[in-house]
Amino acid sequence: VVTKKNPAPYPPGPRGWPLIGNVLDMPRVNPWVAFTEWGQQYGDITHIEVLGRHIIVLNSVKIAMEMMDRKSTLYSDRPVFPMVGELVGWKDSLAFLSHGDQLRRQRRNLQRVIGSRAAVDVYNAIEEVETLRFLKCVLAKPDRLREHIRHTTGAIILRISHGYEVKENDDPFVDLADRVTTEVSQGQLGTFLVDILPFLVKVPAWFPGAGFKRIAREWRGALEEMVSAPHDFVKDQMAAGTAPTSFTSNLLEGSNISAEEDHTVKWSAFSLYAGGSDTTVSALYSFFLAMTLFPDVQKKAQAEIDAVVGPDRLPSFADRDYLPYTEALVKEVLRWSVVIPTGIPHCVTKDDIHDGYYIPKGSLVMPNISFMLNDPRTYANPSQFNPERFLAKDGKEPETEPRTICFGFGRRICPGVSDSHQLTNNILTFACFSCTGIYLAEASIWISTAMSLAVFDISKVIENGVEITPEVEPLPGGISHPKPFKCSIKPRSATALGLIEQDAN
Ligand code: HEM
Repeated sequence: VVTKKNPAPYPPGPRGWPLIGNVLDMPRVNPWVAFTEWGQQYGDITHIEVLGRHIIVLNSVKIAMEMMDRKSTLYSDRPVFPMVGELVGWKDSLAFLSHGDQLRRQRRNLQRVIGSRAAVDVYNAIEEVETLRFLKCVLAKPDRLREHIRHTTGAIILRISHGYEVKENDDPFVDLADRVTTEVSQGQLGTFLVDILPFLVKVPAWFPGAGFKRIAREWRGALEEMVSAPHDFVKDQMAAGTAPTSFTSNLLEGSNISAEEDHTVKWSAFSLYAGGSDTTVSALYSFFLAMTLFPDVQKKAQAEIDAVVGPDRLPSFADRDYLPYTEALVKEVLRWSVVIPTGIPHCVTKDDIHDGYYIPKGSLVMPNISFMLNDPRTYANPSQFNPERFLAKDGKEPETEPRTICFGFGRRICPGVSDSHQLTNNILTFACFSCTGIYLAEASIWISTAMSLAVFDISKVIENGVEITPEVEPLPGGISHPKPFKCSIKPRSATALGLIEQDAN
């Protein structure tokens, strides 16, 4: 038998067993913990093999950029996701698409809507109005913070994607989207055995152990509804001549839209929603957690906002360039509480040799973003919450911009950011982040941060005379959320109360 000899060694990693390889090493929950340990033990590029599939884990930003940004033509495909992609049906949404025409068309659609400052500026007014509504909801029911964050995030994206105005409470689309995005996050690659043993896809649903098929069927129903219902809503409104301008109505305008084009628009709009909602919710909830835990940081940001904005109005996007500490605070939230700890796996389209290691075609590449944002080589005292690290001071340069890391790499970088990241050296691109554009992914985080701090004091709750300190513990899932916590949120003053109670329109 002629065996093809590997042109170079695989990267190091935990030693597998005969026949089954590293099946038992593949972490099923919180994979970043094991990935970080591998990094410490074996180095920045590690390798495991699970039933013939090679998995490469990266624990260094530099290597992730050299591999996934610089060689993006090789490193930008997506693997097959047996559970959520195939069985549930996410394979048509942008984040799961393989190379091809659909991928190009959907990314182009998103780029048109959210990829430039001009495009995003159009949506700033929506974000400001919805965030004021958020302040009112928090004032009325502070103990339901998490729901308000979900509701507001949903309201902003649904207006952009489908021109849909959400209902004040229990909106059906927000609730559905919440369910669908939570489910996909719970189904991250590796959680279900079928991802590790893909032949199980063929097992009949009645077969013992095939419970994942029932779960997949339920999830699929909710997904189909979430993809189609808002799309049909826009089409009905367009037919009646009442559709407000939105991503979907813009793209559907004009006669004779082919069925294929209709499909692309429907799934691009869904991808916008699916990509932007749960992620933003996670970041905003983390912001409130950080403010509960770090009152000194909160006071500093409030002092800055008070000095620049004054007491008579709420901050707006126009103030952003004049609030460097608040900007640094948003960066620190994105670094400290990692939204997508191990990114979304990329798939390699051609054999490669990187840093002397063999990376075979078809390998999955997983950036351990969680470690990269906590790497002591990049960030001083990474466990400390310290926005000042992002401010130049006494001749010290700011530390690495976390947005060069937390939004992923190469051609699959989060389109909520900017495609220019992949075209140039991304350090340079991001140095201009705040001057060249405000992008959707963090515009709503910024405005919520600035407006909330302007009017609220966020602190620990006192129960029966005891101050409750929330635990910092992420819930499991591809998109990581802080474990639900209690905090006290009160208006800072009578003037602040007046600002919250002003008319939202
Ligand atoms: C704090 C907010 C966000 C974070 C941390 C985040 C992070 C990420 C990451 C790490 C990826 C994977 C990139 C890769 O494969 O290398 C990604 C992909 C994606 N994101 Fe975001 N994202 C955020 C907000 C958004 C928003 C607001 C939108 C939509 C407007 C969005 C839409 C998407 C989509 C559609 C993809 C898949 C792209 C593709 O596969 O080509 N995200 N995001």
